[in-house]
Amino acid sequence: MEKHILVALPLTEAQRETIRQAAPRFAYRFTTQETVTREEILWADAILGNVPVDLIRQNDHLAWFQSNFAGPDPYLEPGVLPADCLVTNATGAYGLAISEWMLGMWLALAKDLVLYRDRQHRHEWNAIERPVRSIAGARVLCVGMGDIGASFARRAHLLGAEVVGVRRHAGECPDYCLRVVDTAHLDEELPAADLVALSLPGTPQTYRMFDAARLARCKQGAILLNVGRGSTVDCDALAAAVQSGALYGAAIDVTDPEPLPPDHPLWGLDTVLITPHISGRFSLPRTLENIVGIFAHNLQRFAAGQTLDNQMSRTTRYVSEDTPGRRLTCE
Ligand SMILES: NC(=O)C1=CN([C@@H]2O[C@H](COP(=O)(O)OP(=O)(O)OC[C@H]3O[C@@H](n4cnc5c(N)ncnc54)[C@H](O)[C@@H]3O)[C@@H](O)[C@H]2O)C=CC1
Ligand SMILES: O=C(O)C(=O)[C@H](O)COP(=O)(O)O
Repeated sequence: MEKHILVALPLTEAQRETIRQAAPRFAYRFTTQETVTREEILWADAILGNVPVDLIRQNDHLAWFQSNFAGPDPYLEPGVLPADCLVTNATGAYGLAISEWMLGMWLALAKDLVLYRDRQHRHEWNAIERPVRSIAGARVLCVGMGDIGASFARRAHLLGAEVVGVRRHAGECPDYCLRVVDTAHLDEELPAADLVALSLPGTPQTYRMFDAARLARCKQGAILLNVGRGSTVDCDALAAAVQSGALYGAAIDVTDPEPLPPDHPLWGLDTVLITPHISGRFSLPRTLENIVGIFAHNLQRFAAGQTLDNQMSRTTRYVSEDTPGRRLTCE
């Protein structure tokens, strides 16, 4: 039976053709999130792309929503999509882009580049007289070991770091980790970590996982990275921990709330780097290519009546590593 497929992403003609070829019998409309209309959304049986929530909730026959996010949080809220609508996420698409952001931020902080940039602006030729941190030999704690966390863990290991992973359920230990533990062991691992790298989904279990008490368990002078969801870290407590020197600094791409309010103390701290939720953007063309790949793969399965990969549970709000058919990484 012919289905109506709406694609709301800025794709090249070649990418559109990849999608059409995945299910040639279906009818397609290609648009973008900025230009999509209510009529197009109501026409669709399946949608790729995060179209406006207030419009998608008006489509009561939607069979499948493929988000271009790994964390399509607003679409999982009750009443947004029909109860039987399949929801798939884009986990697997972001590892490369975001792990490179993480490496860049880690180096900028560990090597004091961020402080030298400030001195440069003041035309100051002045060395910072204290030992500089090394990546090699550093202990890295990757909290979240899915597509993004594992991608960063592999890169950190290649640079000589010792990597420990934390996952919801411990699972197997890959060869680039010393060990992988579950959340119950997080507090034991924190005091040894020079770098704490968070790539967690926003779920009830991860909400404020890094509050003042947990930040206080971090090693004196540690660096914290957050690329998952802002809700996992208490930003006020993070600012206090950096201000007091308990943590050396932090780099955050996600905050709670977003945008971070203009008067928030984190903005003014020398060793805090803030980017506006851009670490995974399509400005790295591979990210968009990966999303098209995930969608085309699933579209073929949709046409054949098969189970889709990367299917989200509306209760756990992420695709467990243990789910059969989960696409761990596009790298
Ligand atoms: N800053 C950005 O632009 C982006 C942010 N994200 C965010 O990053 C999150 C992670 O993305 P992926 O790595 O693709 O997802 P993923 O599903 O591959 O990995 C999630 C990891 O978090 C772990 N986890 C989940 N709940 C946990 C808990 N309670 N305790 C300990 N570990 C827990 C899982 O075991 C898994 O290892 C997404 O859910 C999304 O919210 C994703 C893409 C872009
Ligand atoms: O995938 C997710 O989850 C994200 O947070 C997005 O990748 C963020 O994407 P942009 O809004 O920066 O395009």
